[in-house]
Amino acid sequence: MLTFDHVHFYYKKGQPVVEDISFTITAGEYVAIVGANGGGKSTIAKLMDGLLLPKEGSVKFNGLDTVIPVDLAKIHEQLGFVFQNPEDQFITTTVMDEVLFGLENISVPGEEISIRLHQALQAVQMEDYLEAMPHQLSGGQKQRVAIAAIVAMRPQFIIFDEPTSMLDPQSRKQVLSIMRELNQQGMTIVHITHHMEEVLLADRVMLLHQGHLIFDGEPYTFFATVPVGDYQLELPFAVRLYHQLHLTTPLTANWKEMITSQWSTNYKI
Ligand SMILES: Nc1ncnc2c1ncn2[C@@H]1O[C@H](COP(=O)(O)OP(=O)(O)OP(=O)(O)O)[C@@H](O)[C@H]1O
Repeated sequence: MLTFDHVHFYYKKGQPVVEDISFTITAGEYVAIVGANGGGKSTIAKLMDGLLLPKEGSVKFNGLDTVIPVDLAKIHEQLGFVFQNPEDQFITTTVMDEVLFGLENISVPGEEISIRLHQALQAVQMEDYLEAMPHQLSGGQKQRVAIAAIVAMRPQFIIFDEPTSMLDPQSRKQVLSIMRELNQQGMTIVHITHHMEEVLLADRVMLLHQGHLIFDGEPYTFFATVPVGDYQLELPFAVRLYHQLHLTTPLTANWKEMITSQWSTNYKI
């Protein structure tokens, strides 16, 4: 469980970036975080991971506080972070070493290392690239290796900061389906995204705007009640189509199922 309790943050005093934000994410949830540029999404992700520390309030993961160094080390055993640009994450010269690096860092025993290495690369369909140089892979392959390096460490919780923004549609589909699969296996997912279609994969959506949490709830309620244009966002294609067809069914859970299944079919997720 991850808890933000009245969190405030600024980079420069007098210029708040996160203002009095509180929420709890429970185990197994898939949470999308959306908002216009500069809304504070990446800052929130870094506060979750302890890369940034709150100026006021607290961020706790399973009761461990990010401001306490021993707690933070324990948090990092359970919480992983996948960056927008996988190159920011790479530190070795082969795909195999990239995955092994994290495993050795957390002292996984020798016999288990090899099992985890192969399982993680198999999960992202990159097991044929053990000796490849990460920097020479395609954008989608790089992102999948970055995910494998995190998944191998078996965290309970992974934050993905715009993981598909640099990918072509095919690679995007692959990465989204890996994320969904990880969630179905029980991993908690936080997914920061600019693609409003991707919100339909989530159980819950948070809208951040100018450092405030404007909405926190189910995607179908979000699309039915929030004037997303006011926040420089667009409705997903399936929802716009629904409105254009002048469908009269009330926006209920059935509506959620309808657009989710339509989207899933379109994108074969
Ligand atoms: N290292 C930094 N130093 C100073 N200001 C920063 C720093 N990082 C971000 N900011 C500012 O904090 C605010 C929130 O930025 P943040 O990157 O969290 O937003 P975001 O919602 O992730 O934006 P984007 O969608 O563009 O990635 C912005 O005004 C940004 O300019």
